[in-house]
Amino acid sequence: MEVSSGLTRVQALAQSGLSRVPPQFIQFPENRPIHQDPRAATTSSSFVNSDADIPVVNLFGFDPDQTNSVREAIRRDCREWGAFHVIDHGIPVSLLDDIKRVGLTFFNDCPMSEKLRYACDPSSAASEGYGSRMLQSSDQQQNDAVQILDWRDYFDHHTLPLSRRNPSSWPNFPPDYREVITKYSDEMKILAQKLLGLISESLGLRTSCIEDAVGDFYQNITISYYPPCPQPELTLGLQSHSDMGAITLLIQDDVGGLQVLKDGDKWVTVKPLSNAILVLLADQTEIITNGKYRSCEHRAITNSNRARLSAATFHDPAKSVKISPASELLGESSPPKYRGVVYGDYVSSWYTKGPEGKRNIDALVLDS
Ligand SMILES: O=C(O)CCC(=O)C(=O)O
Ligand SMILES: [Fe+2]
Repeated sequence: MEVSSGLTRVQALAQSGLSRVPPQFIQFPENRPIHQDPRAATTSSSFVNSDADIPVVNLFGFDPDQTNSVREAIRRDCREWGAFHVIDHGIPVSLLDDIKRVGLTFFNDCPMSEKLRYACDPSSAASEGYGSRMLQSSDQQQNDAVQILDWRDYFDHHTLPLSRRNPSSWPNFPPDYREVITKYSDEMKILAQKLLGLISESLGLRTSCIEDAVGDFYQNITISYYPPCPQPELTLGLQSHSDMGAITLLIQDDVGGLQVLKDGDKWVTVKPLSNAILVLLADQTEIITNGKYRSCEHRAITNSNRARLSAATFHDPAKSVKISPASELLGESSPPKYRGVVYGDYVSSWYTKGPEGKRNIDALVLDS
């Protein structure tokens, strides 16, 4: 497959009118989504689909009079789900609409030749720009014979710290694209700080405990575009994983397709809730909280009718930061459950081995 060709993008592949997906996109049977009614489904996998609903936490605009009950709700949802919607979060609805609008305009209205001017560097992990997880060369095809590809294109923006933020490397179509991403980045940082504060307090920790452990945020915003797929029962938009960093804030359009894994065996679809923001706990928060809160495993499924768009904002430590369980949570009766890890090493292992659910964080668990 040629890197420079538009067909290295899933959107172009989908638009070429194919009725079956190329074999690289076909998931192993145990990883395929179950599209039937779960009560009627027979499946070779040990997972079932559940029609439970992800919890919703009203933040009451961070009104101090509501903090106790908000903290209590966050504590319960972090323990039971590692994920929850927040509403009355203080982010203007117009900004949530704007980021979806500029993302969709880029994917739908920019010619492929223009999009490819922003192509990310396929040889370096998490490079900024427009990409897809696609085969890059025949050599790699041989080495990665069993690599299965996501039915997704994306645009990854490096937004924080400011030294990494270079708006001229982002699209300028529509004309307010760069301004919207910049504003959204700043607002998401503030919300992530407030949420990590409440999450720390919900464990009886100092407000700044998790944020101090993470240090200055490395923030990336990834806009994902999932084209309609002719064989949704065989594919995934994004394979099952937990996010690597500390906390992810995600919004999606009204199509739906994000699923979170509950209790290790039930896939729960995150029904789109307008104007809500989904909070996903990521792996470093699991380590810092010594497993009191677990990161949320999630994936995206595809559908044959409508393209889907999401925007995920990741808040991660710098690569040089060492992450370990918070000392406040350790004692004679509560030993560390995770080995400390330099974040950059964690990221390298994630990209070398692949996420495969939560294998990377599981590798740090200490024997009890
Ligand atoms: O598209 C989605 O809803 C999920 C995106 C996601 O999980 C990711 O980019 O890490
Ligand atoms: Fe994710």
